[in-house]
Amino acid sequence: MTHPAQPKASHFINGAYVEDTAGTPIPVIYAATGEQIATVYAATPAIVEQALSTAKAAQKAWAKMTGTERGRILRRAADIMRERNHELSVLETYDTGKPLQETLVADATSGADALEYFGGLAGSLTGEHIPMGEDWVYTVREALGLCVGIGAWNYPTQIACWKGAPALACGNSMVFKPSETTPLCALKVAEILHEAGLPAGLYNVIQGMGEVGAALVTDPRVDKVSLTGSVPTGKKVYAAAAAGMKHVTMELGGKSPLIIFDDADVENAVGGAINGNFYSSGQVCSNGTRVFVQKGIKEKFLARLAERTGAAVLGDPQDEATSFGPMVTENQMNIVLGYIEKGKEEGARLICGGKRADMPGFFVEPTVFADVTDDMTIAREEIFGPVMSVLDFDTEEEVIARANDTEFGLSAGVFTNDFSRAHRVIGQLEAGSCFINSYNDAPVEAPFGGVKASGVGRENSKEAIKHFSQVKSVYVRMGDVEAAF
Ligand SMILES: NC(=O)C1=CN([C@@H]2O[C@H](COP(=O)(O)OP(=O)(O)OC[C@H]3O[C@@H](n4cnc5c(N)ncnc54)[C@H](O)[C@@H]3O)[C@@H](O)[C@H]2O)C=CC1
Repeated sequence: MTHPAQPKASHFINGAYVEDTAGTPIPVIYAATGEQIATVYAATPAIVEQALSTAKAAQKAWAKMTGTERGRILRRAADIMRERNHELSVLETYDTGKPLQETLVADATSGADALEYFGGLAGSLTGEHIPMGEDWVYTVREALGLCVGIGAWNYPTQIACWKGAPALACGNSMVFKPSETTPLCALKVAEILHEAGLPAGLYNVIQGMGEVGAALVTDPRVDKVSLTGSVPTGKKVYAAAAAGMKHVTMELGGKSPLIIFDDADVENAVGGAINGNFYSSGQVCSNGTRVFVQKGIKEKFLARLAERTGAAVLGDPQDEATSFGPMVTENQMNIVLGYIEKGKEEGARLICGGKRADMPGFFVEPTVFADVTDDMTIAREEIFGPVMSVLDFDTEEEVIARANDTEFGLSAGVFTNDFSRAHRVIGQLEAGSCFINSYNDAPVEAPFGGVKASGVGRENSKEAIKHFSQVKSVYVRMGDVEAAF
């Protein structure tokens, strides 16, 4: 019997599902059981061509509609997503293995927030009037044209919407390629957008591995590329986009610091460290995986952290009582287990977890290492799994220097009850998305993105509008033209 997660076809192009079984088959494996639940096929060159040519053809008429008309369609899509939240959350759980307890509140709902927010902004995208004496300049905020979105596997619905919503609000079209690991959810986003009235061709979804992504990025018809992925992929995609002088947004990896001072509220600091390391089984780019704890509070912090981590409920992700799911794939599980072994070998002190869970599926226990030093592999490399490194520190000056000693710069957090210190420290941390007495909040109203190797550009908020549009300026002369001859 066909599994309910099996989509009607692999691709969604020009307002309809499209299949081409000549492409490489991509199995969809449910991470909680290891069973294959669906198959899609990578886009063939003919599918890539259909996706690009229909998106290119549809864009001009879309950009000519008023922002209010475009926004109405996006807001209708947001309403449909909210009505279908349960069904979409179940699918997100099949796609990623993340527990339903999380997907019910963080995926389709976050996607709907983006559609609603950018739908609301679409009618307000105006230019400026710049007086020049008798003359004047006016500016027009114009669409970029055809945009490509490429997604990672940890938030397939959210990424499809965080890229699609601002692109469409600004009058662009989009071809979106989800990660080959989680190909299911973006198809639903496309289906819902079209049900809400989006004209055909404006949001196409095609499947495939890196080669399909590369074919999209290098196509001369494409004006902008927005990637969520790892730093090595980001470097390749950024270089390919630069060769065609295309706009980019790069949302890449991190190894973010979370700094806990002696005067912090211990329960809140432990809560922040849990949210910043174990949500989505640690598969979150902004995670605060280097937890710097001031020496005075260290043992108290570790004791409560171990107790509360012991309360994680591992189990069937479709059961709402489960609070901790598996790694997305067997491969990702093995990568994470490899890092845990490195941590043990290099002398970190294991506080809890530290192995594969004794159950079916790709579960790794939530793991905490203490006495981690800056040079250890687990403190330097992005693990993308539930492995928290706790490092000790003495002074504010010391911890700021150590927190910044990384190629990454996505996020950073500070827990302290001294608010002048909180702002002083955050002001010196090299990171794009920061938190004071909190961790990992990502509302659509706030800009999200990194500095240094963690990325270029920002998603969400009014900032995203700047990255999906460009400004035309028009000088208007009222008098005669003076010329030298
Ligand atoms: N900053 C952010 O917003 C986020 C960043 N990430 C990062 O994503 C990574 C995990 O996701 P993965 O899917 O493993 O990343 P990945 O870098 O392996 O793949 C990302 C996407 O790029 C595509 N791709 C690969 N090579 C390509 C090429 N040459 N040209 C065009 N496209 C290509 C893949 O098919 C996939 O769709 C982590 O490093 C994580 O930190 C994940 C979520 C959010």
